[in-house]
Amino acid sequence: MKFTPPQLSVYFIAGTQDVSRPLREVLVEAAIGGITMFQLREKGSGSIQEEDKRLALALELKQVCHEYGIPFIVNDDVELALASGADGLHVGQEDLQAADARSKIGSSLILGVSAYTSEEAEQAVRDGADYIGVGPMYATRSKEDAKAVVGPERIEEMRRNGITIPITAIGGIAAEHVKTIISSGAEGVSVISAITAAESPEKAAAAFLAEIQKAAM
Ligand SMILES: Cc1ncsc1CCOP(=O)(O)O
Ligand SMILES: C=C1C=NC(C)=NC1=N
Ligand SMILES: [Mg+2]
Repeated sequence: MKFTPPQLSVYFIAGTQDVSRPLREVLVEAAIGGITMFQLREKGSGSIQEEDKRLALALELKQVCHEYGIPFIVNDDVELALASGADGLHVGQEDLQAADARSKIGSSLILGVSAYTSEEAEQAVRDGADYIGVGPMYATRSKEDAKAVVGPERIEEMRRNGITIPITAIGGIAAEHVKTIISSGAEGVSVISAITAAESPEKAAAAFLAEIQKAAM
């Protein structure tokens, strides 16, 4: 699936560790609500470690994504991305080097890279990233080793430094933050708990999409 920046608008990220019912159910509801991309991030305490179970989960969720016409991205695990036929891979600074990831997945898969500073952003561009994830924007409880909060100011700084690669903001984001984040220069927002912890993931996703559409006007 070809990468286009609008796919970054409402980027839902989750693993089984983030939900208390089948992740497939939550993903279907979020997709109905209007998410534009999904990342399977099966990581941290409570996540599935067995390779065969991870592959079965990835294949199940990829199928849902393709039923709703959205890209299916795998976090960190390049072997799982390739084995499951994912549309893309997202890597952090402490994971596989982005340049190595690009050479392993080839030119047609989407490559996302986490970038905390302008220097890391510039390196990600050189390494062939399609987009970068920047954060944490606000306090988050969904990533055990999150770095210090940088806020939307960090995105403004990257844009001031001439970084033009598509950016998704991440970390502690709620629907009411979208306007500020888009104004800072991001193409969209990445979200875990605002959707996984919502009474209705469908309504939560729809609220994010509505805020994105308002910010674009
Ligand atoms: C994966 C990741 N990277 C930076 S913060 C974060 C977690 C975001 O989760 P939430 O949207 O629940 O704060
Ligand atoms: C850490 C991350 C940062 N950004 C994105 C989009 N995904 C991640 N897993
Ligand atoms: Mg990572």
